[in-house]
Parts: sequence; C-alpha cells; structure tokens
Amino acid sequence: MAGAVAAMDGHRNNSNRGPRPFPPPNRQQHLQQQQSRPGPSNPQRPPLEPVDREKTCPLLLRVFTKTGGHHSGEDFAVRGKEPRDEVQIYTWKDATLRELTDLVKEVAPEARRREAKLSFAFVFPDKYGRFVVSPVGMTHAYGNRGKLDDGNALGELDFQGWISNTRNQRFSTLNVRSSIDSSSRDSVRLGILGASGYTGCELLRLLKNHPQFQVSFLTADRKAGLPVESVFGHLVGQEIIKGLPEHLKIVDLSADFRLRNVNEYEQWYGQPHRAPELQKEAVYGLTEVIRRDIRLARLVANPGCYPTCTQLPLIPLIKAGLIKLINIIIDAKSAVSGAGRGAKEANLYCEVAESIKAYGVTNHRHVPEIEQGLSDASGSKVTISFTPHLISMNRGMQTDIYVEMASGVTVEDLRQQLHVSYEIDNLCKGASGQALQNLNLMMGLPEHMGLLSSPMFP
Ligand SMILES: NC(=O)C1=CN([C@@H]2O[C@H](COP(=O)(O)OP(=O)(O)OC[C@H]3O[C@@H](n4cnc5c(N)ncnc54)[C@H](OP(=O)(O)O)[C@@H]3O)[C@@H](O)[C@H]2O)C=CC1
Ligand SMILES: CC(=O)N[C@@H](CCC(=O)OP(=O)(O)O)C(=O)O
Repeated sequence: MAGAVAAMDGHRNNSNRGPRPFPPPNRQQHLQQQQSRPGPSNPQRPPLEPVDREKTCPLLLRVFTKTGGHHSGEDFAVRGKEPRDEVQIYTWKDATLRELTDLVKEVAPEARRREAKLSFAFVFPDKYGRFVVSPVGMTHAYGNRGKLDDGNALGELDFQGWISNTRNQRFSTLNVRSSIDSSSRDSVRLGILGASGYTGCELLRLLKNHPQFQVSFLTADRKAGLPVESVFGHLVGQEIIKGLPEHLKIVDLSADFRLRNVNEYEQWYGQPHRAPELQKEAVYGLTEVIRRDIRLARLVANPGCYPTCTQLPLIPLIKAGLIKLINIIIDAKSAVSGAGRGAKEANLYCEVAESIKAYGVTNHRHVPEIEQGLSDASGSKVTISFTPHLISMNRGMQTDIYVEMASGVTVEDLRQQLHVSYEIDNLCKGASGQALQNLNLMMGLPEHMGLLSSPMFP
C-alpha cells in the first residue's frame, strides 16, 4: 500500500479525497534541490539517486491526515474503509517531507497554522497482515522554526522497502518497469499498464508503427525488471484509473467500467465497485456502435472479447428489426490467449491441447455486458443463453449465434444487413485493436490509423 499518514497539531474538519497531481519541477531546479538537501537519515545507506521527474512515472501516494495524533493501524484494517480524510498525491520516491508538508498544507487548513507541526508515518501490513503505523519524521508547517526532518526523502525513509513487503498480501503492487522517453515532441505520449501481458504486448505491436502515438511508459508486475520507480500499491484497476490525472485520456481494457449498473457489477464480479462516480462518465467502447460518444470521451471501457464478437453482428440485426428478441443462443469459442498470460492450471498444455471445453456455463461475467448492449439496441430487456468454450488455439475466436428471424425475414436479408463483415479475434479487435481504434477517435485521428497492417496468420 502506497500510504502515509500525516498528523497535525490543532483541530481539523477538512475532507479532501481525490487525486492531486504533483507536477515535476524542471530538471535543473530539481537537481539543485537534491544537491542542497541534507544527507540521508541513515548514514549506512547510499545516497538516493536523483529521480528524473520528467522521464520517470510517478507513484501514487495516499496521505491520510489527522489532527492531534496518528491514526491507528486498525483504522486501515478494512479495505475500502480507510479514514476519510485522504489526499492522493502523485510524487516520486525522492520527494522530501518538506515537499509533502507543502502539499498537505494546501488541503488541510490546520496544517497552515503558524505553530503547526506535522508528524509523518508510513502505514503498511506486517507479516501477519496487521497494519502498522510507523513514524518516520516531523516537520514544521513553516520552515522558519528550525529544520526537523524536512530534507528526508521517501526513498531514504525505507519507503521502497516496505512497499515490497506488501507483495502477496492484501494489496497487489504495480511496478513501473521502465520509462522510455518520447523523442518526438509532436506525438501523443501513451502509457500502457500491464504491458507484459498478452493485450499489452499486442498494443505495443500495434503502436510500434502508429505515426501519432509514442509509448512513454510501461508497467508490469512480476516482469518488472528495472529498479522500481513507481508503485501504485493497494490499488485495484478502478482506483488506479480514479487516481490518474484528469487530463489523461484512458482506454481501460478491463471489465471495470463496462457495466453501467454498479450493483450489477458487484453481483457478477463479486466485489464492490471502487469508483462508481467515474462509472457514470465511462463510455462503452464498442466503436462501430457508439463512435460519436467515444470521440468525446475521456474514459472508454473497452469491451470484452466475447461481447465484441457477439454484439457486433447482433446489434445491426436487432436495430433493423430482423430478428426476434427471444431465444438468442450464443455458442462462443476462444483461443487460450483470451485467458491472459498468467499461469493457470486450466490453461496448461495438457488441459487444453486437442480439446474443447465449455466453461462459465450459465454464469459467465460477459452475460450482463452482452445483455446490456443488446437491450440498449432494442430499447427493451433482452436476455441471452451464452456458453463460452476454450479451444486449442493461440489466438482467435468463433461465435455461432442462433436467432429466430422476424416474420417474413429471410437469411438473405440478414446477410445484406451484415454486408460489412467483421473479422474479430480476441486480442486485436477483441481487445488491443479496438482500444487503439477508440483512442484514435478520442484523439481526433482517423479511426483506422495504425490498424491497417495485414492480419495475423496463422
Ligand atoms: N487476453 C484477451 O484476449 C483479452 C483480455 N482482456 C482484458 O485485458 C486486460 C489484460 O489482459 P491480458 O493482457 O490478457 O492479461 P495478462 O495476464 O496476459 O497480463 C496482465 C498484465 O498485468 C500485469 N499485472 C498483473 N497483476 C499486476 C499487479 N498486481 N500489478 C501490476 N501489474 C500487474 C502483468 O505483469 P507481469 O507480466 O509482470 O505479471 C501483465 O503485464 C484484462 O483486464 C483482461 O480481462 C480483454 C479482452 C480480451
Ligand atoms: C479464454 C478466456 O478465458 N477468456 C476470457 C475472456 C477474456 C476477456 O474478454 O476478459 P475480460 O472481460 O475480463 O476483459 C474469459 O472467459 O474470462
């Protein structure tokens, strides 16, 4: 968990949630600050390497403020029920307590009092999973009362160390693997979270030849090989996205923002939605169906692979009134890469080679997503029968859909309606290709820019 608490003298009633971007100073100024800073608190430790803030992805720090003392570890015991007075700050591990003090002062009136003294502590789970609050230093609100621990940086205070302790505990960590500076000033800089997975890899492949987009940073977890410069500790995807600066345009490949109804999300995904307010803003990114809204969107929820290959053929037929809205049966098959790159027993060679097997029968989480889209198209509630299967292929999918035609409609009518043929696979149109198609629209670029390369074969 990338968290810290700041306790202040005096009273407070301020509540401030939501992310606060912490803009990088220019490099020269930053290096000067580094040089004039007092040495590390622990003389054994080598001095902290200055972070180039223009090229290094920041980490998200959650700061919980309290007047008159620190929170206790128990205040953090229940995920999602952390203390309310929170400010989220983008910063780097060379940020000093002085810098954090000035940021806390911006949001907490008590911290701006002349006499105020701030005490900082890190919050982290111990090896039994119990949260510990460990004081790390003090500052005066105004530096003229004598320096305390003002010059100590997060990285010098073992911030890095305890973050890695959170791995495999309650919170997962997200480590920035590398930082690649964009050389072209004109191009739009992109970051890919989860770049070492299958969809990330496919996005990188597509972006390599895109004339307008330049990849600026990549993140990974186990594959994070270079020094860890950024940690979005404790965060689930919705929180990562909630914490990103507001000027960023985001295409989220996960299912986090696809279902408009957050109760339905909780029911199908078995966990509370962590950013319901953002859900209202998200635009469902089925490009061919909702192009206009995608152009204006800041946050696009990229559809799942099965919902993409099911809705694209059905929606035009529904809108044209060519099929009945009952007894829609979807028999879908996906290649194994649809399950992602992580090792899972169900995806071992021996489990999938030379076989086909149904899974998620009657309860696959794409059902509500598909029903939402079909209901929108028809203007009334549509339900489906959906059975996905895993087949012994690397990439690709096939969906056989059985429908009842409306009275007087012929097969040729359906064929005509579908004269635009869709070529869909799980990774490209079903995920990364559609994400890029959406991003092109969001950036006002031609929809197919970077997507016109020959299809993959085999
Ligand atoms: N595969 C597909 O066909 C489709 C996938 N999707 C969706 O796209 C998203 C990505 O899927 P896919 O690429 O297949 O998944 P993969 O399992 O192949 O990759 C997951 C990526 O996320 C990183 N990661 C995993 N856990 C963490 C963590 N706790 N902190 C930081 N990084 C982490 C992994 O890093 P590392 O490699 O270092 O572990 C890896 O880069 C998912 O939401 C999926 O549901 C949507 C449509 C189709
Ligand atoms: C073969 C396989 O396992 N496929 C995945 C679907 C991939 C996808 O679209 O996942 P999201 O909805 O999570 O983005 C599954 O059935 O769960």
